[in-house]
Amino acid sequence: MQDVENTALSESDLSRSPSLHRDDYLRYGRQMILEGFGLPGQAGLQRSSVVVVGAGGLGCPALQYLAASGVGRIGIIDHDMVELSNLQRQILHNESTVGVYKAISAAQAIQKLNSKIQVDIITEALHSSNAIALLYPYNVILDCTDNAPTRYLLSDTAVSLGKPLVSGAAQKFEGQLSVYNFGDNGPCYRCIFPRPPAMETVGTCEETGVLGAVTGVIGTMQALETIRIITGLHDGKPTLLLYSALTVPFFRSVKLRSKKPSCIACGGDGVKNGTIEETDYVAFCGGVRPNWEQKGLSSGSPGARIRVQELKDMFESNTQITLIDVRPTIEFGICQLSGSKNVPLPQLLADPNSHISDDESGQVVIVCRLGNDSQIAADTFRESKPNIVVKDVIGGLRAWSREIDPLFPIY
Ligand SMILES: Nc1ncnc2c1ncn2[C@@H]1O[C@H](COP(=O)(O)OP(=O)(O)OP(=O)(O)O)[C@@H](O)[C@H]1O
Ligand SMILES: [Zn+2]
Repeated sequence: MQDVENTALSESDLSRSPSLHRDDYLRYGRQMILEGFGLPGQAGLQRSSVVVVGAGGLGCPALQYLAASGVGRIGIIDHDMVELSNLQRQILHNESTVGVYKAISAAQAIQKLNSKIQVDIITEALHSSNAIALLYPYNVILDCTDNAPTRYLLSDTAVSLGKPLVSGAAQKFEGQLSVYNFGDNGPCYRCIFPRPPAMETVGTCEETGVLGAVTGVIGTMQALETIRIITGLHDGKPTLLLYSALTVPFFRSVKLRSKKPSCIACGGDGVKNGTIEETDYVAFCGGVRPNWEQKGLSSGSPGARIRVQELKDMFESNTQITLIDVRPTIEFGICQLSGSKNVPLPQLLADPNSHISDDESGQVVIVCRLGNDSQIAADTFRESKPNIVVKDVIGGLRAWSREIDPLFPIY
């Protein structure tokens, strides 16, 4: 990665005499003729640098519009690789880049769209010890990630570096958008959300689902806010935009208050680089480990959990089991293991006793999609029926499909 001066865009940057190539007038002419944009706007974009953290559902559309609009330098940070289940919304990736780092796949796509711009590829996860160094070279930071620890880390780093943070989120049919640490006394993410959300109220797209076009709407708006900031078209009024694809009017916006003097990040003396490095953002967020920290970890009490191979062995040896699938009914209808019965988790938690009898002669095995809800269900059963052997399946049906039956149609 190239090391450049830390430059927040200033008035003089925008008014410096522009040096566009002849072709650029043709290429960007449709936006250059806009009132308030003009040649200075285009030259400002060309001189600016932007970093997109997360090249997933939000990052892809954001990157696409930033590259097309002529932002001179774009950094892409993502440690993850493209999977088939990403293609429904992560529109810069394609079938031939499954298995490739998302940062590389996205960079290839945007360089095809605009070969004139500089693209920096960073295939490592952003964490507290590298955030300052990785984000330092850029004028604007885009949060296109999907987990609370990274959101707080990005906000603190943006405050520490004095850069605007364009933050997006999308889940199910809904999305949110806000610009933090910008404008006259604009708040940071911590000013608005001083405490992380309760663990049980958050989930990734993998857990809750998301309509691809919803991430398209929010990611595109993140690009738009970034372009407004760079070109001086942003009024700097702190706002939280709420989008719901199923409710008219689709957009609502809430005026945000200014920076909080008591905020531990942007109030008082503010956050220090050293503080960021020492902070355990995952612990602060109640241990909601992002996917990249979960990989390879095993959880649950020893012996209480079984691997998919053990479940297969049970099937083959005709061991007597009661197999309970705790996914929502709509998901059970998509696919299920033969012989399993569906008891959605909320129903089970509401009344665990009515779903297994006291004289259950065999073992009870709980399964879900990824192996998280099944742990909760198994613990609940153990409490209510301590005499019955209850196990749950590590990695759930996803692991069954990956390790035992590749034809099992997991989503
Ligand atoms: N700390 C981080 N550093 C770099 N990239 C991150 C970090 N946290 C999250 N991301 C990336 O942000 C992106 C979020 O996008 P999105 O939720 O659409 O993708 P996903 O995690 O692949 O989806 P799914 O939840 O369906 O598996 C992911 O590509 C993820 O790797
Ligand atoms: Zn703050």
